[in-house]
Amino acid sequence: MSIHAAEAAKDDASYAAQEEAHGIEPRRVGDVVMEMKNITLRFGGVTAIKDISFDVREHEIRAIIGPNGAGKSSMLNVINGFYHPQEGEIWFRGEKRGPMRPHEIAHQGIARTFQNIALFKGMSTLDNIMTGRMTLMKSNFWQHTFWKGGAEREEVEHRRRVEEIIDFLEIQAIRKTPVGRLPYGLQKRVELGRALAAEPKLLLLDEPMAGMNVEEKEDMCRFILDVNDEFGTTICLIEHDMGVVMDIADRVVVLDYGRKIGDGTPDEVRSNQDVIDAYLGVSHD
Ligand SMILES: Nc1ncnc2c1ncn2[C@@H]1O[C@H](COP(=O)(O)OP(=O)(O)OP(=O)(O)O)[C@@H](O)[C@H]1O
Repeated sequence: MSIHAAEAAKDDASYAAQEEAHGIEPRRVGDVVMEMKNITLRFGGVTAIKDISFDVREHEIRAIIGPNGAGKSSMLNVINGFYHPQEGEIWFRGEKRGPMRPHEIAHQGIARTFQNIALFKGMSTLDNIMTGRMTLMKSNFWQHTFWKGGAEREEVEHRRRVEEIIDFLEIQAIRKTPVGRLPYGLQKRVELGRALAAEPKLLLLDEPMAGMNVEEKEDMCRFILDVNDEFGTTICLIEHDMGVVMDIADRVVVLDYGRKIGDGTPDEVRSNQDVIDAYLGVSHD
């Protein structure tokens, strides 16, 4: 058995043990779907990410945490192709990824939400979520003109999937409302809907609870867990709210000053002295 396979088997055993201890059904966490290997990202003289490696396994909820400026957003931006690291390799679904632009990465099945909501404020909830289907649309302007029947059938199917998402996220009442008029928490939910509309294999969530009140956070947690559970979507999220992260993540990677200082289950990370120091602001020599 290779070292990698042995470590994976060990992880499997620890997942199973934790679940058994809590009397819950085993989760379907599977093989490695994404692997970041020795990633280094610099902006001029600033090293935002320094030689970081971690993996994401199928069906898991993987969190990236760390104090301000730790490199979390930079890492998410590397995963979805906004930033290109100077060093390191990214492997997705068994293949090494070359330099790609965000839309190509979206076509590979990676969707994301943003820290500052990025919706079309004047458009309705339904139309915003529909934009998430763009990467899946086969017909273009010419096909709409000359292949009317097929294009219409495709459109009906897209609308059906969007309506399913609207039901799933319990936002039927606001389906026609321009999103700019919605409270913050609901806008975040619509953004999640738009990302889900792309039927991602890997869903990246950039601070999904930021700026939310307690009730909105509880709702968002429930939807993230349901997406993971019911759709089997693999999720990688950045979040400042430690309580939320520890509650919903299967594994957590901790960054500080662009370096990885912890990686493991919430319990392992919670008891890691480097992580405790980083969050208490212990100075670095
Ligand atoms: N586009 C950029 N140009 C120059 N420096 C950048 C850029 N983006 C990030 N940085 C720097 O890289 C480092 C990591 O920033 P990053 O935003 O990734 O951290 P973060 O953990 O997401 O922080 P926060 O929690 O405050 O959002 C910081 O020193 C930041 O100033």
